[in-house]
Amino acid sequence: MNAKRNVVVHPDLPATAAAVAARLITAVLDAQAARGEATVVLTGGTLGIASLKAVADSPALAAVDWSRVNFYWGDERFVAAGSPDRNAVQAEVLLSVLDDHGLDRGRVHAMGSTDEFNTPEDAAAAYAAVLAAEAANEGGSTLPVFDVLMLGMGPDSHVASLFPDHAGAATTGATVIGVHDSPKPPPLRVSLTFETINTARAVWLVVAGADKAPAAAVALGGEATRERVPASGVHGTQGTWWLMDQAAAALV
Ligand SMILES: O=C(O)[C@H](O)[C@@H](O)[C@H](O)[C@H](O)COP(=O)(O)O
Repeated sequence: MNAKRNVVVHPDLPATAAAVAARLITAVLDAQAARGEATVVLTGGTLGIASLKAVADSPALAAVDWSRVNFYWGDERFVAAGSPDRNAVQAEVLLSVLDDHGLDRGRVHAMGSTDEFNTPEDAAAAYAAVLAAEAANEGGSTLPVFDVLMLGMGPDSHVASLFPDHAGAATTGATVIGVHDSPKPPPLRVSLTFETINTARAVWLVVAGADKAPAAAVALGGEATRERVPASGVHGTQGTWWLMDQAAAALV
């Protein structure tokens, strides 16, 4: 089940963002050619957002039919809808550009905010329902098929909002969870679970910076548990790609 793991190293963060963008555009084109539409799960984080900016700046942008792309998020900060802390707000660096390229906002599925929900658990339940409804449209049960699911990684090896030795990293039997006491601010979050992430066809870990090097080495070392080292526990059904800069890959 642990399909092929690939490590691709680029010189620095800007080069990695550009390469992720090129890869994402190609993956969307390939998915649309095969199935008519493409489904992408976005991440927050420095490189994740830089990669979206690189897509927005790419001359290949116009090659894609953006009206047939579905967007979801791997995690979200549970704050006000308009907060610049929101991954969905930061993703506007791309989404607002795609509006001029046919983006169907009905296919953009952001996680809920404090404007609409009282607790992260309420937002998680609502997002689980959105996922299930979209899955039903596709003829599935609880989850849509994710062609590409992107994740950043923290220096502590967290992915999405699954933190080492936190309840979320040990959760089973749920597709989306509320997270409290996140070690990375803000403290309240919503996250996909391992079970959900690991249904994706391709999981891409986008990782840059020397502060990530020790965690990347441990996660790729093959000995860690996912509860202790969350980045070690994510994989795509068709493959897992670590898309890194040299600084993050220094100890791999
Ligand atoms: O919302 C978030 O905080 C995230 O989605 C988180 O999982 C992030 O991707 C990593 O912490 C990497 O972030 P950096 O690239 O900024 O270190």
